[in-house]
Amino acid sequence: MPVESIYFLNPEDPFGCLSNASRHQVYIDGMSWQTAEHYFQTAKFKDAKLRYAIIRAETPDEARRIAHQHRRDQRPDWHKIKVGVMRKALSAKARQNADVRAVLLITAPARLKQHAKTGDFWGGKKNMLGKLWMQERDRLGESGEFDSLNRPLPPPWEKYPELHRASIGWRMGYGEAYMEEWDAYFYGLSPAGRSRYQQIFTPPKEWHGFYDR
Ligand SMILES: Nc1c(N[C@@H]2O[C@H](COP(=O)(O)O)[C@@H](O)[C@H]2O)[nH]c(=O)[nH]c1=O
Repeated sequence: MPVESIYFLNPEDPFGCLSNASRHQVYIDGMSWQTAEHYFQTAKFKDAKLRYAIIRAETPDEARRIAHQHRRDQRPDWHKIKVGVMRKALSAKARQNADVRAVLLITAPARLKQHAKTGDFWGGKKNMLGKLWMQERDRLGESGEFDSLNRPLPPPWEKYPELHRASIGWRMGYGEAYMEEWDAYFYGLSPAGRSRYQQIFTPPKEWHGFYDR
């Protein structure tokens, strides 16, 4: 089964909560930040006044704009520390916001990609933001539902393609045993997990309607 890719960029898109500009507060280094973007852009500078202006920026785009305007005053080691800063931002965001965490976990096992219009570092070829999110997803999902979705039990048509849907084999022998195991797995997932599973494993024509039985 090819692994699909999920793209994110704008906060209002599906999976938009993976964007740093989404309206989720993060609490890091003893204070609350309006968005992950506010935290990330502020971390570029040591100057207190400039940091304050970015912290107070009305929108994440405004925070980014101010930071870009002062690019020349960035701390000299910024490029060495920026990945660590971003990792900290994403981790706090997912751990402190249940909705973000739920969305992140149900993306498994898809590859996450930032659909950047500009720049090849956070998005594009390097896709560092997507990679950091996948690492965070792995850390959060070491147990529980993520694991079930990361190593999903294949649907019956993938497990035993030799048995057609109406086959008696599903009512006796190995087909029956597998169907029971599969039911227990599938109905043990949360509603969000089940809908994710159905997206990953769309039934072939012969098995159309299988999930609605
Ligand atoms: N490339 C890209 C975005 N990249 C975002 O900009 C932030 C870091 O970039 P920088 O300020 O250059 O260090 C970070 O949150 C990254 O996800 N955002 C967008 O709206 N559109 C784009 O095309």
